[in-house]
Amino acid sequence: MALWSILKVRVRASLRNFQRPLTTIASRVDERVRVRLGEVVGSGNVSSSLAVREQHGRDESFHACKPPDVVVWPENTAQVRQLARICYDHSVPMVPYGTGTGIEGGVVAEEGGVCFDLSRMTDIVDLHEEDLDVTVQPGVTRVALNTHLRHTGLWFPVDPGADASLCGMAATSASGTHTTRYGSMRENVANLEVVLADGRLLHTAGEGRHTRKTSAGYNLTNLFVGSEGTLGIITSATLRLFPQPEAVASAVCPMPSVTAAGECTLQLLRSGVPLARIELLDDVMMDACNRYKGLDYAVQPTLFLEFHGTPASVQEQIRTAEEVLSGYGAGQLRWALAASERARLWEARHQAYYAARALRPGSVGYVTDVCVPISKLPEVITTTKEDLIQSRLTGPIAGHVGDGNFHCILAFSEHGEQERQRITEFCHRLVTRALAVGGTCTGEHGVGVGKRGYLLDEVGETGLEVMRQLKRALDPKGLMNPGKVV
Ligand SMILES: Cc1cc2c(cc1C)N(C[C@H](O)[C@H](O)[C@H](O)COP(=O)(O)OP(=O)(O)OC[C@H]1O[C@@H](n3cnc4c(N)ncnc43)[C@H](O)[C@@H]1O)c1[nH]c(=O)[nH]c(=O)c1N2
Ligand SMILES: CC(C)C(=O)C(=O)O
Ligand SMILES: [Mn+2]
Repeated sequence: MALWSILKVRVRASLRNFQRPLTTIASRVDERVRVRLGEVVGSGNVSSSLAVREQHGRDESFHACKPPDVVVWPENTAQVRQLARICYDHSVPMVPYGTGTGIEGGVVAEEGGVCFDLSRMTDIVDLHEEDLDVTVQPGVTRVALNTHLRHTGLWFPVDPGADASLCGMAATSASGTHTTRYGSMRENVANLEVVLADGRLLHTAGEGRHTRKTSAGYNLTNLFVGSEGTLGIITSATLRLFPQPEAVASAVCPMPSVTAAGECTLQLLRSGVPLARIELLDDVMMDACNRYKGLDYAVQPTLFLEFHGTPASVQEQIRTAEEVLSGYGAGQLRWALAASERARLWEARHQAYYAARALRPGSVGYVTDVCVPISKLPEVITTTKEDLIQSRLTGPIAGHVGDGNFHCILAFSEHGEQERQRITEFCHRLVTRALAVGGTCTGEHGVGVGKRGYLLDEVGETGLEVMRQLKRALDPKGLMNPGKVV
């Protein structure tokens, strides 16, 4: 059987395995429900216009748009609770929406229903500077929070390329270029306020609690981190903050090959240098970024590095890093020390997705997201690069290599069926390769609709069944973002 057919059979089988919860979902939001929703939020905060629904039925990925029946913009938690209760009573699906920058089709309304656009809940509720934490509503984005914090000497380091909502980032368990040093959303969320499917309000670590650690019972916070809107609607998140580093130095370092870059990364991590950032862009991605941003970096596999600390400790980190880099054939480091230069450098890295797509104007992007144990990174990234060449695919690579996580960004035309098939087969081989060495199909983008077929292989039958039991316990009618994750 051709790989394509095997894939289709596997995905179908995995979907069949999903046991529908107790009640059948209502396929449409009828007029009665629409009126009740409008009574809660007011007529300016509800829309059934096709343009608005289409805008909310897709994210930044290639996954096909499926619009919700209605979009609502609640302005506070009490409204979210009332809206959820109406949906629950009428068995209508609910899809939470942050900023729509997701990459795995998480906001696609698979079964229609009501999209909860949370962008009008923009309060930074509680800033505890002395405790290094803050509580934000779901419309607050990472850039908005850091702008607010600028004069406090604190910052929040998790930085996906997009200016995503912080609660959306919690919902997808997002990470970014600082994760090697500061952790991902998993490590940096201390508490969540969640509206459950039936309108009940849950504080995952207890109301008003914001400790650095807790042993009090099951870790409900981390159950909701990465739940992708399938267990409830996050209406606030309490996040850990960090002191802004006194000294910062960034550098761009050309490497002879992706293999050398991967091996060098491992050695840098083992050397104990507390790298704040270490990212790899391969030659194709460097070329794409140069073109997209008008830059003139060498078209070679390149490590982007950053060091944080006191001026003296940064100097020491740089000395050790330079010794390690020279052992792997690194070229001349190009330093960015001024804040504006550093911002330009990291902006280019954060825009890699759009730079890759710009190689083929009018294309859509298929992004892979495997993450492997760091010792396996050089081998997996090398084999993947060879596979891309053999498959005649252009798939620039951008990797959060300090975490063993990398992306191939495959820009393709929505009309090229054969190319799409080659891409699907390539992605399948890549995930299989990652799983075989103890890795995961998704390091940070989530399962959404794109990775559902791999969850069984990754977590096993018991793992998947326990996830489904949890889902049924919290969402017995199967109304929360149906068709995603499990
Ligand atoms: C250019 C670029 C670059 C990157 C990325 C995107 C783009 C366009 N991303 C992906 C994306 O930014 C990331 O997944 C965000 O966490 C998504 O946040 P949104 O607010 O946009 O969620 P969005 O609205 O897209 O929703 C995503 C999922 O979360 C759910 N959700 C959203 N808000 C919720 C809430 N309040 N309560 C419950 N569920 C909610 C949705 O239902 C959906 O399932 C990424 N990611 C990453 O981890 N690392 C990276 O490096 C990058 N880089
Ligand atoms: C490819 C995008 C989505 C990303 O995650 C990144 O640039 O790290
Ligand atoms: Mn990424």
